[in-house]
Amino acid sequence: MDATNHALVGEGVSLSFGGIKVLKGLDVEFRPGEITGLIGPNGAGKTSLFNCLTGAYRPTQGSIRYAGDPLDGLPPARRAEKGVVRSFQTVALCPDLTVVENVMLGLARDYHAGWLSAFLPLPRGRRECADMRLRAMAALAELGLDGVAERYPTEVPPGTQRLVEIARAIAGKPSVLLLDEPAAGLNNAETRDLTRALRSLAAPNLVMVVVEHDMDLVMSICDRIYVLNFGEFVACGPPDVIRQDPDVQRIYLGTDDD
Ligand SMILES: Nc1ncnc2c1ncn2[C@@H]1O[C@H](COP(=O)(O)OP(=O)(O)OP(=O)(O)O)[C@@H](O)[C@H]1O
Repeated sequence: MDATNHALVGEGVSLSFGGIKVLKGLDVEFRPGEITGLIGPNGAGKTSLFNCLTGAYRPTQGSIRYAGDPLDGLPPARRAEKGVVRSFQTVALCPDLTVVENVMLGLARDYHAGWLSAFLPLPRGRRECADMRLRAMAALAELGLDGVAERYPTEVPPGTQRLVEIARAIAGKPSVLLLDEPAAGLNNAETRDLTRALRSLAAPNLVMVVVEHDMDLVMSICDRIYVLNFGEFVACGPPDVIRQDPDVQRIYLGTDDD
């Protein structure tokens, strides 16, 4: 795979709220086969950039492309059709559906009869339902969750719920997986499980982007890290380089008054 051709690329991405520039002409490249971290202090612009990538926000200026195709103006659902999917910072599982049914929701767009009719007693619906269930089970197995497939979300711990969300995001075999603070609210053991699970998902044809405050997680899974501060990148490189970067140290030691 040509990493340049299948990258998620932002060029000159700017975003303003009421005249205040929160992203200042960012050039960024997220490559397949890599896990790329997006870090920075509170208010740096991480979520804003993430939302521009998902389509939740429209950049004031600049362009976002995947595999050379512009994504500008496409809402999140259309981006998902192109294989650009995201996970959410707060767990958003449907409590009345089992774990496997929640993961099946992530596949609905691939089926012509639609998710609801897949549950109706019609031949086509039954076939689609069986196929969806197989694919959902495969995604759960990839994350070691097949044992909780028939449980309800409230019956499993928060760390498992977070992994179920990720299973829902990967069930449709995305090309780009955008993870918004996947470790938020998890304890140390759950974060360790998550770290292992994310590492195991890395694949040559998958672009993975992780916005995260947990530095241990970011440093241990990312191949490259972009560091944002006040809407601008102050550093980009592999974890070892980022750890030693004087600007990054200054920002994280809290002596940055600019
Ligand atoms: N919808 C909005 N309206 C106005 N200002 C916003 C909006 N969303 C974000 N901002 C501002 O944009 C700046 C960047 O915010 P953003 O949430 O992107 O930062 P962040 O790096 O994700 O921070 P955190 O780590 O605290 O989530 C902040 O000054 C924030 O107040």
